[in-house]
Amino acid sequence: MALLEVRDLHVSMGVQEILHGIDIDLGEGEIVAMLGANGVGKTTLMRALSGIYRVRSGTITLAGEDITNAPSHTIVARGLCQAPEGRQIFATMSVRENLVLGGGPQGLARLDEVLPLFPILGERMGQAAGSLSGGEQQMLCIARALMRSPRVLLLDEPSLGLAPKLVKLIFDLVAQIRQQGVSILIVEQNARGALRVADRAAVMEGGCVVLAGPAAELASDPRIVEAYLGGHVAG
Ligand SMILES: Nc1ncnc2c1ncn2[C@@H]1O[C@H](COP(=O)(O)OP(=O)(O)OP(=O)(O)O)[C@@H](O)[C@H]1O
Repeated sequence: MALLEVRDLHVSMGVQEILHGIDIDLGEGEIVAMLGANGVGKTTLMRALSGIYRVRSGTITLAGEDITNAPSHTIVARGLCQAPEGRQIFATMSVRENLVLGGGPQGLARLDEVLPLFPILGERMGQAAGSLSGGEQQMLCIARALMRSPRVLLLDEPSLGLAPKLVKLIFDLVAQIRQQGVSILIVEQNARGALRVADRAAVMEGGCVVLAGPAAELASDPRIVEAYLGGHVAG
């Protein structure tokens, strides 16, 4: 059994169904990427997994426990944490306050374990989070999610709006986080970056998974190369 199993997930907003039966398996220590253009339902999927959006039917199982439609705080306590799209950091609070808040009951105790991955944040602990650069804010968002020692980390478009150098840094960081034993489900429009670090990937279109397989295979699949990699096979 995979660490995170999603089966036939349907999510609706009012009368409109947004996700039409999504299946995902995320194994222990794996990185799985969900790729897709704007509006295909990537953020809706992340929010449903985190208990923010209600699941109409289907199941989400984490380490053998059914977490479908559980309250978000319960899902976090079970070990699934999200770095949301748009970062959602507390702009007027300091970097330290953002991290300690993210740590919940573990508070300060986790700082020494999380900060070595983010040396730049260590230098900016007293600075208002809103005054960080875009890349630093994204790091803070990811670091805050790690403060709860998740088994599964959900990353919603972590590379969005960042310069190429920072995009590489963020994907390198994703690989490092996995090395620490965290399993990662990442949704991305940046297929090249995501396929570089992922073990397996799936392509979403119109609320469905239309293609799935090992990341290396998808990176050389002509349909992916044409639609998502600008006509060049990922290097
Ligand atoms: N709260 C909501 N109420 C109504 N419709 C919604 C809501 N949230 C999402 N949707 C709709 O669901 C569809 C999928 O949106 P979603 O944000 O999940 O896509 P996405 O793949 O994450 O796109 P992007 O990359 O632009 O963030 C869109 O048509 C969107 O308008």
